[in-house]
This record gives sequence, C-alpha cells and structure tokens, in this order.
Amino acid sequence: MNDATGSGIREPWSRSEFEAQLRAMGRNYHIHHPFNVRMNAGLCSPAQIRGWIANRFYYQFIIPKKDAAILSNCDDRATRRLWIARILDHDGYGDYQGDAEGGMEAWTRLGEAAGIPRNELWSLQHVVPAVRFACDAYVDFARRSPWQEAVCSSLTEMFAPQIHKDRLAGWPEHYPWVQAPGLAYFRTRIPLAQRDVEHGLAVTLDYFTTRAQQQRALDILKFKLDILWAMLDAIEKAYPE
Ligand SMILES: O=C(O)c1cc(C(=O)O)c2c(n1)C(=O)C(=O)c1cc(C(=O)O)[nH]c1-2
Repeated sequence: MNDATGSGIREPWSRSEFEAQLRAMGRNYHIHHPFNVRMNAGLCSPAQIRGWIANRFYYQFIIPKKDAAILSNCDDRATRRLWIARILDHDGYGDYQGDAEGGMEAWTRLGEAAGIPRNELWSLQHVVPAVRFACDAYVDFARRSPWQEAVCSSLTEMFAPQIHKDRLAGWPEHYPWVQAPGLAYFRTRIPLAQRDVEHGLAVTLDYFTTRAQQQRALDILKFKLDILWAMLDAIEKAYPE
C-alpha cells in the first residue's frame, strides 16, 4: 500500500500506472471464456455459430442506443463531436452523408453468410433472456451514470482487436461454410476500436484522478467485462454441444 500521508488515503496511480491497471483487466475479457476458446479452436457446430451470431446481434442492436444515452448526458461539446461518430459507425450514415452502410448492416451480412436470413436476425427471435438482460444493463448504466463513467465502461474495446483478428485468422479454415465476405465486420472494427479506445482512455485518465476514483474505474470496467462474460454463459447454455 502506498499511503504517503499516513492518513489511510492512498496516493493516486500515475497516468501510466492507471492505464496499466485498466489494461490488466484484460485477464477477465470474454476472449478467455470457454465458449469463445472453443469457437476460436474451430470446435463449434453450425448451430452454435448461428446461435452466437444471432445473440451477439443484440449487442450490436443496443450499442447505438447506449452511445446516444452517453451523448444525451454529455455537457461537453468537444466530446459530443467525437462521440457521435460511434452511432454512425453502427447505424450507417443515411442519405445525408453518403449512405455508408454501417456495422449493423455488416453484422447482418455476417448472419446471411452463416445462413441466418435478415428478417430472422432482426426479429430478435433467437435472443435468449439473459443476453437481453445483460445488454440492457449496459444501456441502463449509460443512461443513469455520469457520461465519463459510461465512457469508461466502453473500454472493453481495448481488448477487442485481438478477438476480431482471431476470427479473421481462424474462421475461413474452421468454418468454411460461412461465406468469407461475411467476415468484413471483424475487419472494419479493428481500426475503429483502436480509434475509440484512444478517445475513451483519454477521457478516463483525465476524469478518474484520485485513487478511490481510479478504483471505481476498475470496478466499472469489471462490470462491463461481466456483461460480455454473462452473454457467453447464456449462449453456451442455449446451444449445447
Ligand atoms: O466481438 C467482440 O468481442 C466485441 C467486443 C466489444 C467490447 O469489448 O465491448 C465490442 C465489439 N465487439 C464491437 O464490435 C463493438 O462495436 C463494440 C462497441 C463497444 C462499446 O462498448 O461501445 N464494444 C464493442
């Protein structure tokens, strides 16, 4: 314990030590979940892959609502100008800005490439209750919390590039029945996640400055890691081997 004052109040971590503490939380990332490990090793059945795609779609479905909740709570114009890109990344741009299709469309293509018709995916009929509860908890947290805390909760994306790279590397060999163009979502997310993390980390390192606040940031990140973990627990149970 670093208690320089002798008062029981711990010194804050330096910026780089705080970042290292946040990054160390990657040990709890769903990349280590048994279902993901099996998926990555090529051991999932087509029904399990389809079940994962259809359920993970609900995460895609709530992300723009989560980001809109953060925007609605954010008083800082400079942050809003950057944050709004996240909504457009997922929803696409509409006719005004040139009609970029966005991540939800790319995920829909992934579903189609794996044999899930568009309407079936969007009907959410395959989404199991615990996946819905877990994702809804993320939106709820973003609605009720100071926007900087909600920004901090997005930092699981620090660990996402590797999980996307693993899928790009493994799926063509393990799951050749998933048509290759369907994997585009994973490719496009890598640079976007890196960009998002750069911004999210800057907000987090600036906002959580006392040791108690830094500890709170770690708790928030754990809460979000638990959401992703709980989703895979539920998917694993719904689609047994
Ligand atoms: O496939 C994954 O494992 C994974 C994880 C995460 C994440 O770590 O939160 C995101 C994504 N994908 C993703 O595609 C995405 O757009 C995304 C946005 C966010 C967020 O919290 O705002 N996380 C993630």
